[in-house]
Parts: sequence; C-alpha cells; structure tokens
Amino acid sequence: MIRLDKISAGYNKVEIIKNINISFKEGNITSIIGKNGCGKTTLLRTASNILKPFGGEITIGGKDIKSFKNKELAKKLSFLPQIRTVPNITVYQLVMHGRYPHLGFSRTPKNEDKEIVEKAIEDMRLNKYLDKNLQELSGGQRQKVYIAMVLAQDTDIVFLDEPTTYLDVNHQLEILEIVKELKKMGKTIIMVLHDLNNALTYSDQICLMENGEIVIYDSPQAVYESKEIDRIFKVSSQQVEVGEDEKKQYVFYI
Ligand SMILES: Nc1ncnc2c1ncn2[C@@H]1O[C@H](COP(=O)(O)OP(=O)(O)OP(=O)(O)O)[C@@H](O)[C@H]1O
Repeated sequence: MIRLDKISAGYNKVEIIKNINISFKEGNITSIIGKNGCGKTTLLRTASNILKPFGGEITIGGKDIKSFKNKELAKKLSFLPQIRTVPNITVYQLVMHGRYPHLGFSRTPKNEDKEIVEKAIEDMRLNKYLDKNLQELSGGQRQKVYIAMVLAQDTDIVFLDEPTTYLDVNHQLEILEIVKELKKMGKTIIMVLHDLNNALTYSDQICLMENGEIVIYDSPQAVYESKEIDRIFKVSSQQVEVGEDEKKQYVFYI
C-alpha cells in the first residue's frame, strides 16, 4: 500500500500540490483526473519519488519512501512518463531495460531475465517487432513496448502518466484492457487519464483534483454522482447503457 500524508510539492519553491492525503488501494486501478495544470503529473511524480516533496511523508507498506535505495525502489514501483524521447534501440533492448533494477553487479542478464523479457514481449503481442528499432514503430506499437518494459520491471505498483494520449480509440481501449490485465496480475495501478468516460469505466477508484488539491477520492459511481466533475469541467453529464450487455458509459457535454 502506498500512502501520502500531508504532501506538498512543486517546482522552484512554488507549491503546486498541497495537503495531499491519500492511500492508493492495493490491487486497484486508480485514475487521477482534473483540468489541465491542476497538478496530476506533479502528484504522480511526487508519489513515485521522482520529485521530492516540500513536506509530508510517503510510505510504501508502512516504510518511508526515502529509506529505500534507488534499486530497491525500482523493484517496488515503475513509472511510465507521458513525454519520452524515442531511443535508437530495438524493442528487445528497451524491454530489457525493465530488468536493470534486478540485475546483479555485472549487469549481465541471466536466463531468468531473458525469459521474463520474452514473456513481456509475448504478452504484449510484440514478437514480430522484437528486432525492430523503436523509431520505426507507430505511436500505438511503441506504447505497447513501453508497457512491456514496465511488465519486465515487474513491480507491484505501476504509475502511468496519460498512457492513452495520441492513440486512436481502438489503441486507447487496447491499452486500457492491458491495464486491466496488469490489475489481474495483482498490481496496483495509478494513472493520469484525460478521457473522463475511460477513467470512470476502467477504474476502481477516481481521484479528482482541482488547483493542486484532492476534491474527492471515491468509486467512479460516487464521483459521478457527486457532480464535482460537472462543476470543475463546466460540463453536464449523463449515464447511458450501451451494447448488448448494456455496459455503463458516461457522456459529458456542454
Ligand atoms: N518542471 C516544471 N517546472 C516548473 N513548473 C512546472 C513544471 N512542471 C509543471 N509545472 C507547473 O505545475 C503546474 C501543474 O502541472 P502538472 O503537469 O502537474 O499538471 P497536470 O494536471 O498534469 O496538467 P496536464 O493535464 O496539462 O498534463 C502547472 O502550472 C505547470 O506549469
């Protein structure tokens, strides 16, 4: 369980997120939503120890995050940032990067590491791209390679910053189905999502932010019914049932 107590953080002494108190539920998918610039990425970066907080405490399993060595922490949590450079390496090489925290002093992958990398590539159905250079892939394919890297890192906690941005609707849903698979593996997923309907339909918990603070942290239905989304985004909303199985969806409109 990862828990933030009275966390404040920001950049150049300017506070962006303030008085953040949250326990991300173990084995759940939590989506952080909120308007542009409200501090979602800052919260994600702080919770994953990339950005050091100004004050407050973060614990993993009751242990202060500051007491973990880098490598030890990289075995507990992985973070997939939104903006990434595209390195000039193959799919296999990038996915192998996920194993680095697990490698010994020689940094030589053992058979076990190779097997884990191959399985991650197989799970993401990327076998045919194994030796392709990352730069030759489409955005959607590349996103799956990065998720395979996270899979290879094999951490209990996974942070994803807008994993579906720039993807077409089919690839967006494919990535979110993969996120559900990660949950089935027992992982705790904490992600930033912009698409409100996707956030409400794929998450167990929603953390809605406004001006650097958490407004509500609850189940999607409770957050929807609070109408805080409507207030913050200045929209109206409706719940609809679609398809043969009458799947619940949420429509937002002006
Ligand atoms: N590296 C940085 N240096 C200084 N200020 C920053 C930095 N990164 C973000 N900020 C500022 O912090 C505030 C919150 O940014 P953040 O990226 O956390 O918001 P967000 O909710 O994730 O936004 P978006 O939905 O647009 O991605 C913004 O005002 C932004 O300008």
